Amino acid sequence: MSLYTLPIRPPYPLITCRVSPVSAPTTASPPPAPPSLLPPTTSATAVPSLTCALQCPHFESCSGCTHEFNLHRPVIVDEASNFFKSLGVSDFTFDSCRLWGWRCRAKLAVRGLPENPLIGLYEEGSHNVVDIPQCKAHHPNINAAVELLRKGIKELNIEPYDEDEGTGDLRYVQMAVTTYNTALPAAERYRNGRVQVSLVWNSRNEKSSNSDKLNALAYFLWRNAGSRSNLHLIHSVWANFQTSTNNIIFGNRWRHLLGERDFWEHVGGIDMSLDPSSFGQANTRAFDNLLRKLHKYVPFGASVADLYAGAGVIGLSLAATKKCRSVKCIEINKESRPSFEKSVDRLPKSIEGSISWHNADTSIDPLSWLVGSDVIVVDPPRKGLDTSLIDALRTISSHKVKPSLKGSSSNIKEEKRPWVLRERERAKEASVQVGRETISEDPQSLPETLIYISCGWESFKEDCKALLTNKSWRLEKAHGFNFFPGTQSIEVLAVFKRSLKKKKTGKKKKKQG
Ligand SMILES: C[S@@+](CC[C@H](N)C(=O)[O-])C[C@H]1O[C@@H](n2cnc3c(N)ncnc32)[C@H](O)[C@@H]1O
Repeated sequence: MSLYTLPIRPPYPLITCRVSPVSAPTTASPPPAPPSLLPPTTSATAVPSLTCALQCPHFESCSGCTHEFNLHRPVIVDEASNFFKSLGVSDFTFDSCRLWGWRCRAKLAVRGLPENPLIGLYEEGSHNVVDIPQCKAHHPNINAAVELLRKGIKELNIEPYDEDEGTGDLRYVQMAVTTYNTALPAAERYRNGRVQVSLVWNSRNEKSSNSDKLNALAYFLWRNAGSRSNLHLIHSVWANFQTSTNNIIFGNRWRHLLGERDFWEHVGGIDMSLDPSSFGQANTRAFDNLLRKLHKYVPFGASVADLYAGAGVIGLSLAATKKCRSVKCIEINKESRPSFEKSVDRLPKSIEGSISWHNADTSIDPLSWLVGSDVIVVDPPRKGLDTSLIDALRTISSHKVKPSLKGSSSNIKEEKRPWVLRERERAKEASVQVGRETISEDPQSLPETLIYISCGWESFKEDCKALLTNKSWRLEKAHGFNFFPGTQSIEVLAVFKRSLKKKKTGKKKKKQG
C-alpha cells in the first residue's frame, strides 16, 4: 500500500451532540452504518438508538468499549442524575460531547509476529491482544499512524514483545494527537491533528543491541509521514525504555528521537505543553468543555490549590482566566514538571499572581495544601481521593488558624512526624515558583469551595458521601461529561461548599410584644 493512500480523513464525520440538561439529542446525525452491522430491524422505533450507535467492527472482541448504542447517553447518567437528586441537586446536566473519534491519546499493546503484528487492547480478562485498526473511538489519525507503524514493523522485521519469554523489541506504543496548529483555520484543526508516537522499547537504553532497529523504525515513520513528507501525520517520535516483566507500561527512561520536541494543545483558554511521560486527558475536546464549565465556579482573584495536578493544566487555566491571586499545583509524578514550566512560559505576561508546582504526595500532610486557599480542585485517579485527604477535608472547619507572629504560617499543630517533615522538605526542594511569592495567599484562610473532578463514578459516590455525612460540606452543583463514549464511565464535575459554623452570639432572643 502506498503511504499516500493512508486514511488521514475520518471514515465517518466527526459529530458532536450536546445534551444539557439530561435529555435525548436532537441534532446528531449518525455516521453511515456499514450494512452488516445494522441490527436486524427496520422499524422506525429503532432509529433513535442507531442515531448514536458505535458501529465499530471490533465491538465485543476488544475490551475498550462496552456499549454499542445510545453513545450520547450512557446508562449511568440516569443513576448519576438520581444520585445527585437524592442529595438535593436536581439540575444535574450532562454534556454528550463528541461521540466518535474522540480519543486523542491511546496506549496500545504490540504483540504477535513481525509479519503479522497485533496492535491494540487486551481481550477482556486476558492478555490476548486484539488488533483494532478501525477503532471508532480513536481520533482517525491515530488509526492512520497505527497502520503506518504496522507497515514499518513488517518491513523492518521488528519483533513484537513476547510476554511469556520477555523477548522482542516493541512492547507498547502510545499515540497522542495534538490539534494545536495555528496555521489552519480553527474548524480544520481537530481533523488535521498530528500524532506524537512513543515507542516502548524492550531494552535498557538507546545503546542496547536492538537500538539500530529502534532508529530504523523511527526514521521509517518520520520519512513517510514526518514534516517533509506529503502526508504530515507524525508530530514526533519518542522512545521509552522498559525491560521490567511487570505490567507497568512505561519505564523511567525517555528519549526524544525525531520531530518537534514540544507537544502543545490549546485547552481551557491556555496553551499547554505535554511531554509523553506526563498524564494527559484522552478526550481533549470534552476536557475543554469541562474546564470552561469549571471556570464559572471560581471567583476572580481566588487562591486555588490544584491537587492531583499532572502538569497543572487546571491550575494554569484558572490562573489565566480568573486572574488568581495564587495557584499551587500538587502532583506526585516528577516527570510532569517540565511540561508545567513550558506552559507557564506561554501564559500571558499580564498574569500577576503567584503560581507554583510541587512534586508531592497529597496523601502525606494534606492539610498543609488546603490551608491558605479559597478553592480546592481535586482530580484524582479512578480510585478516588486518598483517605487522609478526605479526613483533612472533613475536619478542616475545626482547625483553628490563628495569626502567627511572622504572618507566614498557620497555627496548625506543630508538625513533628519525621516522614511528614521529610516529605515537606522534599516537596519544597522539588517545587517551582513563578511570579511573586509575597502576594500569594492569605495563610489564615480556609477553603470555601471544593471542586471535585472524577473519572471513577463508584469511588466518587463513596468520597461524596464521606464529605457530606458530617455536614462539613454541602453539594451545590453537579455536571457530567461524556469523556468515554462507548463505555459506562462518565466524568463528573461536582461543586461543594464548606458549611460555615454559625457563631454563637450569646445574646438572648428578645421576647415578642
Ligand atoms: C486524573 S489525573 C489528573 C491530572 C490533571 N489534573 C489533568 O487533568 O491533566 C490524576 C493525577 O494524579 C496524580 N496522582 C496520583 N496519586 C497522587 C498523589 N497521591 N499525590 C499527588 N498526585 C497524585 C497522577 O500522577 C495524575 O497525574
